[in-house]
Amino acid sequence: MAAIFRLCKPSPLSSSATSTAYLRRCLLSTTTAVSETDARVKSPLYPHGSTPRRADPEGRNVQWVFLGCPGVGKGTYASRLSTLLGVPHIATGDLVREELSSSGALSSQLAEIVNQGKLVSDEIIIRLLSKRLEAGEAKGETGFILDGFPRTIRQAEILDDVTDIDLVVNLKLPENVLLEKCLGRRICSECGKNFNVANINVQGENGRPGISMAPLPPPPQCASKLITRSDDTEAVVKERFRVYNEKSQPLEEFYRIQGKLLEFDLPGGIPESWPKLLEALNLDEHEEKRSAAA
Ligand SMILES: Nc1ncnc2c1ncn2[C@@H]1O[C@H](COP(=O)(O)OP(=O)(O)O)[C@@H](O)[C@H]1O
Repeated sequence: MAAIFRLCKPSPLSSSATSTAYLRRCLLSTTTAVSETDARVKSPLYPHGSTPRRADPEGRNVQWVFLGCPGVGKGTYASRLSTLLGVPHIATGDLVREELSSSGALSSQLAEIVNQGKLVSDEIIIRLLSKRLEAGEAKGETGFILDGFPRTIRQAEILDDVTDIDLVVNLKLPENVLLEKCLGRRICSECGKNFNVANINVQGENGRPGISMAPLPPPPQCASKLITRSDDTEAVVKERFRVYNEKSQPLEEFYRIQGKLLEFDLPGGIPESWPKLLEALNLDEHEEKRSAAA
């Protein structure tokens, strides 16, 4: 695990700026090149080098990616780690939902795609991500934890073309648990925090331990403002699993070959999983020091 820690370079107190504006320009220029150049679209292994890579500042903050099926808890753990490491948690699903709730021209186009459980086009998602990176740059953000991006090999290649990803955390849970979690998910329409009404108790199979997860109830101020995501219906969740297995699961092998993949089987809910995840990331001492200093 120490090797992973060295790989991740977590330096939350680093002040050196990661140029996300530069990353934004590279992302945009790469995606334009991909959509305009047929040969590159057809060949997933188009040559690197046509887009200038972002210079990697000394001691920059972490650049991590979270992979995992819908409902696995990418948002929960990415958000906790972002607080711990002092980097922004950027979830492309949140960017899509923000756009959906606006009256922008994209909104109705996106609603149709999302409510069918399909993926938004690479061009649109990169445009949204680039805008978010630029806004972060203006606020002085450095590093990132990406949640929900990349979701296709093409997105991963575009990202690899423009910057270095240090670590990819692949969160895993059995599919029957994931379904219960998605159907139990509730969101506060005011603060945007996620809660869950499901009380999960799944027996272990084939020698694997069972999984129990207590509900995650909202605090009183959110209780009357809970909404369910329009894509968290059983039919749409199952379609999202199918799309994940087809388009996103190949990313595991993509990053495994690069030696960046950390597989993590969640043992249960947050109380059991969080300390174990910190241990797997070699960040347990980091959190102890931080808690002691608080
Ligand atoms: N990187 C991406 N590429 C394409 N579509 C995306 C991407 N990220 C999010 N989306 C769209 O936003 C929806 C919601 O994303 P997210 O909140 O990450 O959901 P999930 O719970 O399925 O992981 C997805 O079903 C998809 O339509």
